[in-house]
Amino acid sequence: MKEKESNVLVELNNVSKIFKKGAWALKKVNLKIHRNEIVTFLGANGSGKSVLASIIANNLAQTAGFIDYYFTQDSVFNSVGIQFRDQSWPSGFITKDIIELYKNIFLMEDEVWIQTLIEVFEINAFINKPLSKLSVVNLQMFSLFLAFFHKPELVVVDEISSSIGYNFRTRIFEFFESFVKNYNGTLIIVSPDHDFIDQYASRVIFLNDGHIIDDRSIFELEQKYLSAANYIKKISNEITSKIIKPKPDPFFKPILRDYNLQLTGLKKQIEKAFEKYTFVKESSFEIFVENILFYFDEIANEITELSNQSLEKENVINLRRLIKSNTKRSKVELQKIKRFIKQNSNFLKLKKIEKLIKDFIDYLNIKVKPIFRSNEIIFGGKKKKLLNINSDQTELEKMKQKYIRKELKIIKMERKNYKKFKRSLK
Ligand SMILES: Nc1ncnc2c1ncn2[C@@H]1O[C@H](COP(=O)(O)OP(=O)(O)OP(=O)(O)O)[C@@H](O)[C@H]1O
Repeated sequence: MKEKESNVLVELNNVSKIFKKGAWALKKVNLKIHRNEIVTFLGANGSGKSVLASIIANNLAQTAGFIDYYFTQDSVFNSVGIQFRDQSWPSGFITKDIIELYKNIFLMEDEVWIQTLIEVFEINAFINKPLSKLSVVNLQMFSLFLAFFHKPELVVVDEISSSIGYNFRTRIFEFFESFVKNYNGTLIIVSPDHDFIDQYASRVIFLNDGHIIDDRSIFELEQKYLSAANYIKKISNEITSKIIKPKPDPFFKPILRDYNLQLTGLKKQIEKAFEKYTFVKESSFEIFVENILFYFDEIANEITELSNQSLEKENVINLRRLIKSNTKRSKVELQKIKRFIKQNSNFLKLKKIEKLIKDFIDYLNIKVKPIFRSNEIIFGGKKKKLLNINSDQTELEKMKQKYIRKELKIIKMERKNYKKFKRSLK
């Protein structure tokens, strides 16, 4: 573990990106990139891959959260190379002029390295041509060439054209591999093709709607999914099935209902206090509270998501992990709140919020966590052993049916009450 930690090259903590038009492109991403990894970012269009890659490459500022770089030299500019997707050069620049310019900017004197890059990316084919006249593929090759030019420690590749020939591609991919193995490099590649993942990648990170929804080594990928193509298909199917099945499973409805009731209650009280004590606005206190609410919301989302999947052991284990880690994170934020109140006496008026949050954490620990304890679900006072994937689920189905019936009763009662209420208004 220690060994791995000391190998961290970039670390992201709670990194979010919100664009001006309100697009929340990245949602509190926590991620560690280790030295010598070949990391691939996967996900549908608009899932946040390029934004995450640009933020890691220090080419785009995050809206919130922190990034720590552990490069061997101080300058991030010198340590990162980025291949831009959009390539446009003003007219009048010849390829070789820009190479000369880069030599001066980075004081690059390693001619052998430059020659290697020229050969890998076939730069000689257009070295005397104006950049504004280059084809899309040639521009992309030049952009890759420039990304590696100054022998950075980390290279971020946003796109590799699928229209280049097999041999050329293989040469580039082998160069990537040698960059990692022989030059102590680290690579992040956005949406590479399946073959690349199978043959060269060491890790896959799958994004959906600004969240990292899966992060695994290529070894784990092969063990579970056999190939990248299969993995992408399965994960994408899981995402779509959740989208087209938005109704929560009745088994989880009471759990969800209770959780949301508690959370809404907490939020209302916080909102009221914040309205009363306007000095809270934009204080660290507000941020700590917002972070905690985010962790609580995340649990609500996960319970909702779980209720849209089958009740499988693996899904429940994930939820359990999330509850555990978010309770821990909330406690850390709560400690910060305590310290903050101690140091800022006017916030003593908000001591009540500290208590409310503490109570909610207790609720998580005492009521919510035990429902998903170990390999059994305890709900309504009954224990039920969780089933492994594909095993016989009839027992569980029966139990679910029982809850559906209960739920229907509640709905009927609610309807009755509503009708009564309407009549009383007449
Ligand atoms: N400059 C910008 N201004 C506003 N919204 C943006 C901007 N750049 C990205 N976004 C939004 O952020 C979200 C994530 O975009 P991003 O480009 O990271 O997606 P992606 O996963 O790389 O998709 P693709 O595979 O299509 O490139 C999208 O909703 C996108 O519309």
